[in-house]
Order: sequence, then structure tokens, then C-alpha cells
Amino acid sequence: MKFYKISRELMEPSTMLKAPFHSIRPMRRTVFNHLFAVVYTIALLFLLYHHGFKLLSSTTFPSFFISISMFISDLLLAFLWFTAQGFRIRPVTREVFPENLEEMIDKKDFPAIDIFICTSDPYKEPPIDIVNTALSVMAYDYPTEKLSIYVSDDGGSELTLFAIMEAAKFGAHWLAFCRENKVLDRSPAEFFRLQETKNSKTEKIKTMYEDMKRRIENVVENGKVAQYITSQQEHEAFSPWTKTFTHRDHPTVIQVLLESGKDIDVSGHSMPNLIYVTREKSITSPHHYKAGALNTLLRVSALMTNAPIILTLDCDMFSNNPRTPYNVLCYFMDNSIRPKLAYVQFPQCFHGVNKNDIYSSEMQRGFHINTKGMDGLTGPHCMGTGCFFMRRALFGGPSAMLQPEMPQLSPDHVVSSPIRSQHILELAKIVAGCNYEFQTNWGEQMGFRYGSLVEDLYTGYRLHCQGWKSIFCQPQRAAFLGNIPISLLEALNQVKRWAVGHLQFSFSKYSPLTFGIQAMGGMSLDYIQYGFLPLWSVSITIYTFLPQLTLLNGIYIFPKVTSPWFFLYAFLFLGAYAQDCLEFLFSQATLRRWWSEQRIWLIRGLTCYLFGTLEYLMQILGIATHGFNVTSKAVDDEQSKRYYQGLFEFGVPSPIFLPLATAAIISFAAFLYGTMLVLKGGNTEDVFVQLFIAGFGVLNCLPIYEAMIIRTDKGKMPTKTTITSIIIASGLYLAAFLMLQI
Ligand SMILES: O=c1ccn([C@@H]2O[C@H](COP(=O)(O)OP(=O)(O)O[C@H]3O[C@H](CO)[C@@H](O)[C@H](O)[C@H]3O)[C@@H](O)[C@H]2O)c(=O)[nH]1
Ligand SMILES: [Mn+2]
Repeated sequence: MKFYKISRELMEPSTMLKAPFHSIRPMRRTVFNHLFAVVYTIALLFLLYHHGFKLLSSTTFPSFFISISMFISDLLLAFLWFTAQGFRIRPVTREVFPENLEEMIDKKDFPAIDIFICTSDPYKEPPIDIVNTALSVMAYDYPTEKLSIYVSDDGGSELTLFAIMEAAKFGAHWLAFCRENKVLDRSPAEFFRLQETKNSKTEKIKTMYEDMKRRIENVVENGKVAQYITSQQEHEAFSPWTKTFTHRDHPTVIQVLLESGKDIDVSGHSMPNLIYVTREKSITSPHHYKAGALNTLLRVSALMTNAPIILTLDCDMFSNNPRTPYNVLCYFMDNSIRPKLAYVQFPQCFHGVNKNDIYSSEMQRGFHINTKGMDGLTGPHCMGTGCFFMRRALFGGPSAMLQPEMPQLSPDHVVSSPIRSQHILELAKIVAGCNYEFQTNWGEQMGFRYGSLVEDLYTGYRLHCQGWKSIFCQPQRAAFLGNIPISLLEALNQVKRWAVGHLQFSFSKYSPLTFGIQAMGGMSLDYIQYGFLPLWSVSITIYTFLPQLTLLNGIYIFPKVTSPWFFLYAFLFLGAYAQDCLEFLFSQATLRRWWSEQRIWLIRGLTCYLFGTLEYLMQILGIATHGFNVTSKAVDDEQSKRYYQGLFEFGVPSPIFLPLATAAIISFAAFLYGTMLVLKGGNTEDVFVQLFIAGFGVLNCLPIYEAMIIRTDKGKMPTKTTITSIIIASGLYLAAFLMLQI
């Protein structure tokens, strides 16, 4: 059996074509990676042997406890290191040549694109952001009659509908302005932020934008739209929002705000279709969060436009390049790869990241480095946003199409009625109903898959298992730019949700450990790595507390500096760190950003991975349920100032900070105690490794000490958290003291 499957068609440039649309190049570091992996594996085997030996020779309970803990910790680290090698099997880089595409294919033969924008809470996701996202794609440099924008509002909010109506009106000016002035930044907010040249035309459109923004922000602040509703038509649009309408219980509302061919912009060009959808919700029916919202849009759009290509976007991810669809077509229009190509994924890129990216929001490893590794095998994982799908891929495997329950929903169906037709709107309401999916294949074999809070990763994975491929497209200029959480709590809660989602995925009946390996061989390693990410918490927690607590009790658990085993530890630590760091630097990240990433990795291990795992366990035991806690994109000015100063934002007490603060205290105490021992002329040989680990912890915890002791601003560590963690740290020390005396 082949260890890993590389799809040849996806590997070669489109040689069939005289002027290729795209090319691919394996990365040069691959050979080194493979050699290093062999050496590292041998070192790991030695380490496990060393642990086995220590375990067998433990005679007392404390020594057995320490040996088994270190063994488990290193075993998990070895497992996670091994699965991470999946990303190093064959990393590749790609290039696209859209100029060749335009030369060879007539624009009128370009496929239509349906763009899905998801939002779910007008207070956490400011409607003005959605407007910017919508306008940035409505203004794509693409035949407008082939573009349809569907906004899914899971918050069921009239405030959002109001904002989208405003976008439709302002769009008539904005689209014409962009076309006439060949604007590159087609999100108005971004354009005006960067705008350098001032002339009367830009000033005029800027005033219009500011007026619109004020109106939208006013309605959000007042919580109602009434003051701006003038026409009868608008009154009717908002009529579903009766007293009984709540965001968790309400009927479907579908509003066609723009119809291509009928609505024109101020220069007389056709506008794209723009449709607002809030699906029916009922407290008694599951709605499957974003995956459910996307499936509703899949059905509604099938009835209205049924474009063969779909772009999924989160409301905060605006388009940063109007020519992005051309990059995508370089792959979708290549007949040699199209039959098996499910999606083209752009990396998630963000604006407003601070200098050293303190929360590692850029996710350099997850969104850039690893993805290139996956791209050389079956393809990148799906990241939920900035992903262009072939509609067909969501209906069965490449060679066996799954027909939906209604023929009009099939990707083959040809739409013949205008989108405002009464019968289409009526049918659309039915397919957006909250019980529509009952006893159908939706979410299980069709559309976006249910069962994991990381519906993006899970859906991409299921498609890969079915034999579909995907492609990673990473042009120089980011295709999309999104917002990032600027408070530590928000950043950790986001990853905690992912951790729960990863575990749901790993322990599902489609686990990458069993089903995945059978379906896609070595590529499954990559998914195992993601699915079991929360396991880092076990090793990181052990390494954060055990060496330090034992050091404080005068017990040395690592080899002496003079022992050959010490060199093994040194090699394993430095080797993994150096390789990780080099990969970052090759990926054009700075050393400081790499440091932030390794620090946040430790922080996540102690906080969100741990809490996520606990939440997942509680869910399995039926003690708690949890949902999709949407990340807040609302910005607080003071918080944002602190973020740009590079300060960690704690502020409000949260249990999730406790392990972090406790670890900081214990590392500091151990480091101090160890240093004292050494200064007093103690045996440095024995103390060294534990002192080093404590010192490394202290170095990583510098911003935490600052937040605990020095800072006085609102984002400092809450005193309550500091006191509680001092108590926990003392308790842990006492427990260790008592246990180690046995
Ligand atoms: O019931 C829900 C919950 C969320 N969303 C939307 O889902 C998107 C992502 O939510 P967000 O809170 O921004 O999550 P992130 O963690 O930032 O998102 C990442 O992780 C998600 C999976 O957890 C993916 O869906 C996203 O594409 C990916 O960017 C947003 O547009 C939400 O409005 C819904 O439409 N319905
Ligand atoms: Mn998001």
C-alpha cells in the first residue's frame, strides 16, 4: 500500500494548455525534512526506551508517579510530533496566471458565482462590517450578471436587514465609482482608511459612506429601524418583525434587495443579485449553527441562481482584491483537474494585527505553513471563509452524485425563472424551514456536515475522504482580510470552541484515526494532528508543573548535564524548536512573531485546550451542552489602544486565566529557588534541566507578571484572579510536598 497518495493531476501544471493557468513547485526543504524526521524518530525511540527503563526501575509511589507522568507527557508529544510530519511530506507552492486565462477564455463563458456571507449577531458582529464585506464582493471585477450575494442572518435581526438595504442603495454609487476609478480596495471602509488622493468625487462618495455608516450605527444603538423607514415597500420588508419575533424563534424572511438585469447602478451598469435570508428558527429544532446556515443558503441559492461555484465568507472578511475570482478560475477552468476539485481555499489573513502578533492571530502555522504541506497531498483543509467550492462537491463523491430530495436543488438544475418570482420565493421559504432537513441527507452526506463546531475542517475532511481534492491559493496580495479578537479572553474562547469541535470530529464515527486512514492514507496524519490538538494540554500542563514542583521539593527528575541522556533531551527540544522557528522565518514571519506563536501555544495548552477538553467530556457525560459562541468583532477603543501597545488584555476575571496565573507563580518560585541552589554552590548538574524549564516558563510569562504586578490599566490581571492563583499555587506546592514525602 502506498503510504500517502499524491494526486498526479493536482501536482502537474496544466501541461495540456499552451499557456498554463497555474503551476506548482515542491519546496526545496523537503529532503532535509525527511532526513531530519528519520533522525528525530530514532531519538524519540531512545527517549521512550529511557522512560520505559525508568518506569520499571521505580520503586516508590512518588518516583512511579513522576516517571509515568513524564512518560505519558513525552509519549503524547511524540505522537503529535509524528502526526505533524504529515505536513512535511510534500509541501508545495503554487502560482496562477490569470492573464493566460483571460486570453484563452471568453468572459461570457465564465461560470456564475454565488457568494454566501454569514452573520449571526448584530452586536458582536457590527452590521457596518457586513456592509463592507458585501460591497467588497458585489464590486468584484467580474461580470455582474454572474454574481449573486446571499447574506445569511442567523441573528434574525431587522438591524442587519436594514444595513443590507443600505448597502444595496450605496452600492449603486460605490460599484460605479470603483469601476470608473479602477479602485483596488473595494471595501469602502478600507478604501477610505488608505485613501491618499483627495478630489471632489472621492469626497462626495466618502460623505455618502459616512452618512450610511451613521444611519446603520444609529439603528444598532437604538435597537430599532423605525426612524429611517419611509416607503411602503420598506415597511413591508420589516413587517415580519412582530412582537413574537425573537432571534431564536421566528419565521423565514427572504428579501431580494437587488436583482441583476433589473437594478442598475448610477452609471447604468447592471448590479449583482443581493438577497437577504434569515432562516426559520424554533427553540425546539436544532439549527446546526453556521453549517446549518450555509446549507439553507445552498438550497435557497439553488432555487434562485444555482451557480456552479460558491464562495463562503464570514461577515468580517472583506475582499482585498477584486480580481480574486480570476485566480480561482485558473483552477476551476482547467479541465484536467476540475472533475475532482472540490474547493480552492485562500489563507485567512487579517488586518489590524499588532507588531508582534501577541495572540498569534495570524495563525502562521495553521493557515500558511501546514496548509502548503497539505496542498502537496490531497489539499488544504477548509477554513470556512475565503473558500470557493464547486457546488457539485457538496452533493456526493466525484464519481457518484447524490441527488437531493427536490430536483430543483440539484447542481444540474437550470434556473429559468427570475429570482423575484412568487413561486421561487414560496419554495425558498419552504427549503429554509427549520424542519425541512428532517429525514434528508443534509448535514450527513450532503452539504456542509453537522456534528462538529469546526464545521469547516470537518466538511473539508469529509470531502477529502470521498475522494475530492482541494487547492491552496496564496497570491502575494491577500485575497481577503478579516478581523481578529483583541482581548486574550476572546482569543482563548475562540480556540476553546475549536478544541471542542476538534474533539467532536476526532471521536466521531468518521475519526481520522480510523475512517480517515482507510480513506486517504497518510494525508489523514494531518487531520489527526488537528483533531487531537487539545492533547497538547496534557503534556504542556505536566511540563509546566511537575519539573517546577519537584525542583521546589529538591527532587531531580531529569538526567544530569553530564549524562548522555541529557544530550538526547537537548537535541529533542532544540531540534523541534529550531525546525519550527526556521519554518516560520521561511514563511516570512519575524522572530518575535514566532516567539509569540510558541508562547500562545503554551498558553493554549494550559487554558483553552484544557477547558475545551473538559467541556467536551461534560458534553459526553450529558452534564452540559454548549453552542457556537460567536467571536466578538466589536472594538472597544481603550482595549484596542492597549492591544497596539502590545499589552495582554486580561481585565475581567475568568476561570480560564487561573491555570495561566498559577503556572506563572510556580515557574517563578521554582526559578528563584533553583537559582538560589546554584548560587549556593548546589549541584548544578542535577538542577540544570529543571531550572532551565522553569526559566523558560518565566521568560514566557513576562507579560503575565507585568499584568499581575506592574500594570494599573483596565486590562491588567484582575486582583481576584491573582489572589486565587496564589492560593492554588500554594495548595499545589503543599500537595506536592506531602505526596513526595511518602
Ligand atoms: O450559529 C451560528 C454561529 C456562527 N455563524 C457565523 O459563523 C462565522 C464564524 O464565526 P466566528 O465567531 O467568527 O468564528 P471564528 O472562530 O472566527 O471562525 C473560524 O472558525 C469557524 C468554525 O468554528 C469557521 O466557521 C469560520 O469560518 C472560521 O473563520 C461568523 O460569520 C458567524 O456569524 C453563523 O452563521 N451561525
Ligand atoms: Mn471569525
